[in-house]
Amino acid sequence: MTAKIGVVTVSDRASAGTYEDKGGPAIADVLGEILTSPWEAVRRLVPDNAALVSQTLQDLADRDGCSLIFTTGGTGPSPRDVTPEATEAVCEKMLPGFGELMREKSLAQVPTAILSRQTAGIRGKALIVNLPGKPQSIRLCMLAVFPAIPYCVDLIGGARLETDPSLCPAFRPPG
Ligand SMILES: Nc1ncnc2c1ncn2[C@@H]1O[C@H](COP(=O)(O)OP(=O)(O)OP(=O)(O)O)[C@@H](O)[C@H]1O
Ligand SMILES: Nc1nc2c(c(=O)[nH]1)N[C@H]1C(S)=C(S)[C@@H](COP(=O)(O)O)O[C@H]1N2
Repeated sequence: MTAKIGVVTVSDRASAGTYEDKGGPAIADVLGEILTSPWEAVRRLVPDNAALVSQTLQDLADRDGCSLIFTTGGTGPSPRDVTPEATEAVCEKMLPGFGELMREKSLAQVPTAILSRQTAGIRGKALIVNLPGKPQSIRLCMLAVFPAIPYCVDLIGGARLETDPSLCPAFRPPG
């Protein structure tokens, strides 16, 4: 079964065409590196508007059947940054460990990593994971948390994901 993976860029300026979106393509590139099982990206580009972000996540999970959704952008402290709130609004359960680990790895590179409120949560059979907006943060954050993602998606009844063990070994507890 081909896994559907939502890739959502949340950015006023990228969605207005002020600059080219580099975040969405960066997420797709890392998925291409990590995943060895069949997958297909469902791409969205939206402004920093909480209702629009929530609706986009809801559609990707409920209508498009995505097992996994990554967002990039809108996790900081600025007034327009609302991605974590928009994520929490549509999730049944939050998984704060994802944000904790990504911030820890990012802090080794940049002190402003503590400004990201990135989190993760479950909606139905979809795991939603927030990434910061800086395109250079994406690979580091995805590689940090990906080992736990296939098992999490198994537990919620999503698609089976297989990873390249030399780059990112998926951990599925024995038994
Ligand atoms: N999707 C993106 N594509 C390319 N560059 C980005 C993207 N998102 C952020 N950046 C870069 O990271 C910088 C800092 O990110 P910042 O959080 O201010 O962006 P943002 O949330 O997308 O802002 P805005 O919503 O106003 O466009 C931006 O000035 C831009 O250079
Ligand atoms: N790995 C990594 N994490 C990072 C950064 C970065 O450059 N690299 N930038 C930080 C900064 S400056 C901000 S403001 C927050 C939130 O960014 P966002 O609003 O674009 O999501 O992410 C932080 N996390």
